[in-house]
Amino acid sequence: MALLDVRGLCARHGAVPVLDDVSFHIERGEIVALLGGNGAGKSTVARAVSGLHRPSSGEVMFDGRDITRADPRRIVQGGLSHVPDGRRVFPSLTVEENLTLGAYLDGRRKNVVAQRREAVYRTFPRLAERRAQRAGSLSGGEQQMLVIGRGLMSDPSLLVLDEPSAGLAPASIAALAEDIAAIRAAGTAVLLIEQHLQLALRLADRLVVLQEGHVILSGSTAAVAADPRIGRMYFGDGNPLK
Ligand SMILES: Nc1ncnc2c1ncn2[C@@H]1O[C@H](COP(=O)(O)OP(=O)(O)OP(=O)(O)O)[C@@H](O)[C@H]1O
Repeated sequence: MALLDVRGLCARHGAVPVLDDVSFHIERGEIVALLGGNGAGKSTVARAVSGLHRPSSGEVMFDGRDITRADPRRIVQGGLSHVPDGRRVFPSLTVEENLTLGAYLDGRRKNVVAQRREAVYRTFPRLAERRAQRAGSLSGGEQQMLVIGRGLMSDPSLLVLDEPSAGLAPASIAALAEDIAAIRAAGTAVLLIEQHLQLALRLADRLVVLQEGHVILSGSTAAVAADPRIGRMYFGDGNPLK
């Protein structure tokens, strides 16, 4: 049984159809990248699986349960954590306070929260060094680490990352790739929403490509990358792996 199984998802913003019959799945411990241009519907998929956007039809199954219309807090508690795009930290709070907020649903279990924080600090030693610093003073790459770390504070089995590389310098993107690989190595599956094709190719086991709300391609990273349609989408021509 897949960890996440999205079946025939349709969604609208008002009267405008945004997703049409979107289906894909993620196995435990897998990285699946969801690719597509601006406005293709990627963030709407992320919001629909995490309960923030109510689909007009279709189903979202997570860990064997139907979460299509579940309360977003229940979805987090069930093990699905969503790190939205925009890299929003609480700038006047410290790194540690920002992390603690990621476990607000477990707020009374102080020991559990402290253990999870230490686990995040092991994954992101830079955050440990800056734990008492105000989040607003961090670099863009560090703020990205912080929002991902905050997403890990609910101890998810699936982390949904919406455009984590957006606006980062190449060195920060390289560090981000290592961080995401480490998160997967620790057993957490990742739905990686990206416009950065090379990052997706490097990390993902499988790719799903959205265009105007439709899945136009999906399969193993090697198979999708070799499809001429993706070469045309990103490079005008050719195979991005060559
Ligand atoms: N709150 C909203 N109200 C109305 N339309 C919206 C809303 N949010 C998104 N849309 C529209 O829905 C479509 C899909 O948007 P979505 O943000 O899911 O795409 P995306 O692939 O994540 O794009 P981007 O990479 O630009 O964030 C777009 O045409 C967008 O303009």
